[in-house]
Amino acid sequence: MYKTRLFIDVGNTLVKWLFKGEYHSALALDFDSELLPKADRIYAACVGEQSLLKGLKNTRFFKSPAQFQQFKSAYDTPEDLGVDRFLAMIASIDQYPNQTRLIIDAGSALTFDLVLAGGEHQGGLIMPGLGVLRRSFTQFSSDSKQLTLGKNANNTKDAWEYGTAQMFMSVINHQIETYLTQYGDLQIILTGGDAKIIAYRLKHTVDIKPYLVLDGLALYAQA
Ligand SMILES: Nc1ncnc2c1ncn2[C@@H]1O[C@H](COP(=O)(O)OP(=O)(O)OP(=O)(O)O)[C@@H](O)[C@H]1O
Ligand SMILES: CC(C)(CO)[C@@H](O)C(=O)NCCC(=O)O
Ligand SMILES: [K+]
Repeated sequence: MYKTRLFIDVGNTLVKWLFKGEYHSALALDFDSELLPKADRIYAACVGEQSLLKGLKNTRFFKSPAQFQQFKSAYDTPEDLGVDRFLAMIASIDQYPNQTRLIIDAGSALTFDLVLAGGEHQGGLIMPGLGVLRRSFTQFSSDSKQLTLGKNANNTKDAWEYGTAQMFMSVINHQIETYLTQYGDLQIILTGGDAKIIAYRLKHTVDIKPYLVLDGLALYAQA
């Protein structure tokens, strides 16, 4: 008998799910498990608030393993690696075989992970995401999603907005350059809620995969 399967990615800002081939999302703040469809089996990847999924039955939670198929973790303590990062990496191995991949997740946090053609994770970086960065200085706190570059401001609001835009985009472009120098040709894959607004300000072409973590979850649950 065919069993329905529901895949859930709980981040710090958004809860995303995959059901019958369709992707959905809701703000973690507004999320209620009543929003989810009924399924025979539920698979969850949670780096956010686990209590959001309380009350769900038949739910399996995953953590990052040391190894999975080609993937080999770079972490000294593999289960400390965010499961969303692990799942994004195995999805990238599946979707971009035999190439060095750089995965940039621009979500609540900004993460970089490098995976060699053979599946060896080279480690990564965690930085504040755009929202965290813009809220990091209480007096100037801003929820703006504008990314204005190459301009100097003549008022405080714009100075913070342009400054944080410059900081955020500079570091992403800089990391890409650094990895290209170190590893040569790279497949760059961009995911996370801010992927789209970043992509066209990058100096390199990238593939945007908003649901890479859910794709990885579906793969991992199948194995
Ligand atoms: N509908 C939306 N509601 C809120 N934020 C959104 C929305 N769409 C895009 N975003 C942006 O996406 C970012 C969150 O990204 P993402 O969806 O990757 O979060 P997350 O998975 O919860 O984060 P993380 O995995 O880093 O905890 C926010 O900073 C916000 O700018
Ligand atoms: C870095 C985040 C917040 C990105 O979603 C998540 O992957 C996480 O909480 N990771 C645990 C720490 C680590 O990956 O080393
Ligand atoms: K994420």
